[in-house]
Amino acid sequence: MASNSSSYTVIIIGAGLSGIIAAKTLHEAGTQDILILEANGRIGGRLQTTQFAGHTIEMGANWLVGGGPECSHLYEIANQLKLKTFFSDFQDISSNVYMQEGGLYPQDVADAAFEAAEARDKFCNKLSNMLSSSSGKDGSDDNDISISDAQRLSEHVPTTPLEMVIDYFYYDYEDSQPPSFLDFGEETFFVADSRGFQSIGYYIASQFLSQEDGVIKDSRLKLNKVVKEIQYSDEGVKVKTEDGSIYQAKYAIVSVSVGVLQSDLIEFKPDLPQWKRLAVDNFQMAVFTKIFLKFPYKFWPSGPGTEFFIYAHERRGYYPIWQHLDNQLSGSNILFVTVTDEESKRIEQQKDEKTQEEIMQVLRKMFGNNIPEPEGILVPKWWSNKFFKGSYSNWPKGYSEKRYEQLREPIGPIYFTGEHTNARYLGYADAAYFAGIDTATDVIKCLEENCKPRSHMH
Ligand SMILES: Cc1cc2nc3c(=O)[nH]c(=O)nc-3n(C[C@H](O)[C@H](O)[C@H](O)COP(=O)(O)OP(=O)(O)OC[C@H]3O[C@@H](n4cnc5c(N)ncnc54)[C@H](O)[C@@H]3O)c2cc1C
Repeated sequence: MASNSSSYTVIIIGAGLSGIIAAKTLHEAGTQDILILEANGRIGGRLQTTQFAGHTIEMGANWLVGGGPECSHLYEIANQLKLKTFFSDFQDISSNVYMQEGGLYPQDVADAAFEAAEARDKFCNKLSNMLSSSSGKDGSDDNDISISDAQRLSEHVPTTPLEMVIDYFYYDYEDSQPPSFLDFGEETFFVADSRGFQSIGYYIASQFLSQEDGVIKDSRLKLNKVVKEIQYSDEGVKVKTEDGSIYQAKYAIVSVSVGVLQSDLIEFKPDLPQWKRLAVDNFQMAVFTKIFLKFPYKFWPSGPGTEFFIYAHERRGYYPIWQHLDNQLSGSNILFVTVTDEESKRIEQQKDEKTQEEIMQVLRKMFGNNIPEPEGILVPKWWSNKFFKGSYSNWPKGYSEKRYEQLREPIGPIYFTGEHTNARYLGYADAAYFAGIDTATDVIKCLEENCKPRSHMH
């Protein structure tokens, strides 16, 4: 490919955590001739801090994982930056489970339901471990089993509103974590700091991109550049953006979410091979939505053991998990409720006023008819946003190890990174962090060995 002024060694598409850390890794290894193209007007991607009702809140990633034998790098950075974090204590949650028509479940009833859920969870994990250890190494997926299948085998399928919401709390909300995650610990720390979770991304970026008055100003980072086409051959890549610019490089690192890869936002020329398309299309993008509400005054229980509360409804996942921010943002009178997947999608498609109405009906059931109307509502729309198409990836049932390798596999000069490419911490910001380093390391190795871009056909 002919070289011109817009020719680089590596173009990184996306300036989320994985793209930023990939660029930093390349820079520090001596490959400084790089270009980062980011569709949004800011870096950080799914680390997104915003102002709501005069307070700083997180639309995206909120929790850091810690307390284990190893310290996560992100947690370490947060400590270095002295970001304010708050231990999320779910210990007393069984005291705060509300019935569909109002009133709390008696403590012994809720405790018994939590104990049954714990036993079910143990059974399902045991079954899943047994099946995976007996599965062949050929990538066959015959022995994979979903949580709900395992529950059917355990003959304890959650059916009552109470059982369903606790089940939801275990799986949909907490997200079943792979056991390997335990090296960072099982404790979660909620970031509530005026600089926000996204300051971790800015901190990493500021270590290699130049700044003016604390603002990143480096010609190698271009914001508001929506990549629409990537042409590739053994010679390199030609990247086109929606504003008509064309950039060339030896390699591209694509860090967009698997949800974006599933959409037609970026056209690959030639088309990605069929095996790659299958690997991308069959992976899953989950949706996790925190809906924030600001009230003129507080009407929910406050004090130790009240931070998290649960609403049980016959419709599984209907405004189920609640958190007040009295500890983090004292006096803010902000509550948020978490919904996921199908409910998130439904809510994203309706007007926020309608969502507010539904939420107020739920809150009136829990706290009575005399509660005030909210002064503000914020409904993040991760699924409809064409630059994200969801919140984080999930390994679907039946998706084999072999297919996962194909998801990460480079195509010629195009390398793929992002949280979805790191199985160990899949979905978490930690996954994006390690994925960025790993992918850049692969590219560096290739540059050093002057290797021909790979273009396997599987
Ligand atoms: C609501 C929510 C809650 C979460 N909670 C947690 C949590 O508590 N703890 C945790 O560890 N993780 C959490 N996560 C996950 C975590 O935020 C992600 O795993 C991580 O930030 C992903 O980083 P990434 O670099 O892989 O992708 P991204 O952040 O998506 O970066 C990709 C970048 O590519 C850009 N882009 C997309 N299309 C184009 C294009 N065509 N051209 C140019 N640029 C493009 C995007 O704008 C984006 O900036 C949460 C995520 C969400 C959304």
